[in-house]
Amino acid sequence: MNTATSASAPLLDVRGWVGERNGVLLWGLIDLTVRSGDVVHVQGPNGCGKTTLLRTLAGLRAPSAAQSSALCADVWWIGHANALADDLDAALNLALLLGVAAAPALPATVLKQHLAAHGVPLGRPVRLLSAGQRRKLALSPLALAPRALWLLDEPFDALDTAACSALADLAARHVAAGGGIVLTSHQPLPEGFPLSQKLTLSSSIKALQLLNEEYS
Ligand SMILES: Nc1ncnc2c1ncn2[C@@H]1O[C@H](COP(=O)(O)OP(=O)(O)OP(=O)(O)O)[C@@H](O)[C@H]1O
Repeated sequence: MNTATSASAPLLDVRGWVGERNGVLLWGLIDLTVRSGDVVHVQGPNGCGKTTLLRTLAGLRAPSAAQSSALCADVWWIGHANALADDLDAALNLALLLGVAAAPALPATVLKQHLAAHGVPLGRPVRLLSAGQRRKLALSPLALAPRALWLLDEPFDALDTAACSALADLAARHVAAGGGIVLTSHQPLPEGFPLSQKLTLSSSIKALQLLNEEYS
C-alpha cells in the first residue's frame, strides 16, 4: 500500500471546500484532514450532499470553491450504485473492477475463491443476483487490492449482519496497516468498525449562512 509520501503526510487534506449542484449550495467551507489510521463517518439528511462530497474527494468532480486541496491518488471509490456489468458474471465483473482501476492482475481462481467464500454466486449474469450479493461483489476490490484511502458510499446497504461484521474486520485491518477511510452511512456503524471522526453536513440553508458569515 502506498500510504503517503512521508510518515506524517495526510492521505487527504482539504480546506475551505464549497460544494454546489446545479447552482444550489450543498455544503460550505469544509475542512477535512484524513491521516493514516483515520476513519471519518460523513453524516447528514438525504440530499445534503454526502455523495457529492465523496465524489469530489475521489477527484471525480471539482469543488465549487476551495482554499486548498491535497487529494490522495491511491484510492478505492466504491459508490452507492454498484457499477456492475449486468450481463457478465461475478468473476468477470470483479476482474473488470480491478482492471479498470489498474490493480495488479490476480488469477481467476483467486477471484472465484474470494467470491465463493463471500457467498457471491458464479456463472450467471449479475443482474440475477440479490442486492446483498451485488453489494458484496462491488466491495470485493477492497480485500483483493490494497489502496491507501477508501471512499465508501453507504457500504452497508443491503448487507446482512455477517457481511457488515466482515467489512468491519476488513476496515479495522486496513486502518491498522496505515490506511484511511471516509464513508457515508445512514445506519450506525457496525460493531467493531473503526471510527475516529464524524463529519455532519449542514443543510444547504445553514451552509449558506456559514458562507455569508465567512465572506461578509
Ligand atoms: N448527477 C446529478 N445531477 C444533478 N443533481 C444531482 C446529481 N446528483 C445529485 N444531485 C442533487 O444534488 C443534491 C445532493 O445529492 P447527493 O447524492 O450528494 O446527496 P446525499 O446526501 O448523498 O443523499 P442521500 O442521503 O439521499 O444518498 C441532491 O439535491 C440531488 O438531487
